[in-house]
Amino acid sequence: METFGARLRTALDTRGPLCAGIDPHASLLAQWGLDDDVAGLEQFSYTVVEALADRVAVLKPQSAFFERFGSRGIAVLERVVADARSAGAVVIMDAKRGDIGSTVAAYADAYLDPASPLFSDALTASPYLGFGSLEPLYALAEKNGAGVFVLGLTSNPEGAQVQSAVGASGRSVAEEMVMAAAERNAGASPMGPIGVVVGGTVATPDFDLGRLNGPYLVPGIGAQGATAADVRRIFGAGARNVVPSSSREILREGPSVAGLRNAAARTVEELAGMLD
Ligand SMILES: O=C(O)c1cc(=O)[nH]c(=O)n1[C@@H]1O[C@H](COP(=O)(O)O)[C@@H](O)[C@H]1O
Repeated sequence: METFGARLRTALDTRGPLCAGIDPHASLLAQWGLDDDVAGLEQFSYTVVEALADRVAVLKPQSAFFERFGSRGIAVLERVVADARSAGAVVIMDAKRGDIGSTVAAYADAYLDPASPLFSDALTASPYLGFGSLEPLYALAEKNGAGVFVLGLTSNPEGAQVQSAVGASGRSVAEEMVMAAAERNAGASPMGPIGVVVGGTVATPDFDLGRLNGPYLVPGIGAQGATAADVRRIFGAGARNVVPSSSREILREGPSVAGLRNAAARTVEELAGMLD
């Protein structure tokens, strides 16, 4: 079985360093001339998959925008995940799940068990009930060649209140998360399955990001103001295993398939130039 780390590495090497988010905001549906209903959601999401799934390394559907429409929205999400994966994209389900371990086991079944209709290559998760509370996600991801991205330093300004708090160890909460993930990834090649989210908008961390041996998901490129230069500022020029992510800035270029493709290609070019 190919590991998540191997699959992601190949996707980044062959398609370039970009994750495109699929965030069907009501305002974007309106901008695309679509109604804010399930038919609009379908049209929007399938167009993004058609435009990008065969060329962008990673697609990241934001579950909330599908949950908004109840079970019919989830049905659209299921098809988005399946179609994107069969076109060769690595799919990160952005649902930021987190709970006590016994409940997290059910989230693991929902997203990281190949028998589930929502099975994805990876899932975003919140470790703020404790890194260890997500253990069932790590275990099932490892078993099934999938991955987990835990929140480290999120792109929103409120995140620092929790994530930059310094504990008894003298380390910030975010550093503890990176260390805990690094421990799980130790020895894996080309990288382990436990990734960390570090927004492109954050102040340069004062701890070593280089020890993770896993992927970093870097949202905030474009609409939230982060640039390719920020990715370089935070991770350094030679950084590998960095997955910069942009949603609205690319999605605004729809509904034209060519517009979406051009926006993604432009973004990849900028990012690849900065990471070389
Ligand atoms: O996990 C994420 O992707 C994420 C983490 C984070 O720290 N900040 C963040 O904006 N995101 C997600 O990235 C998407 C926003 O992308 P933009 O539309 O490019 O700003 C949303 O789906 C957010 O939930």
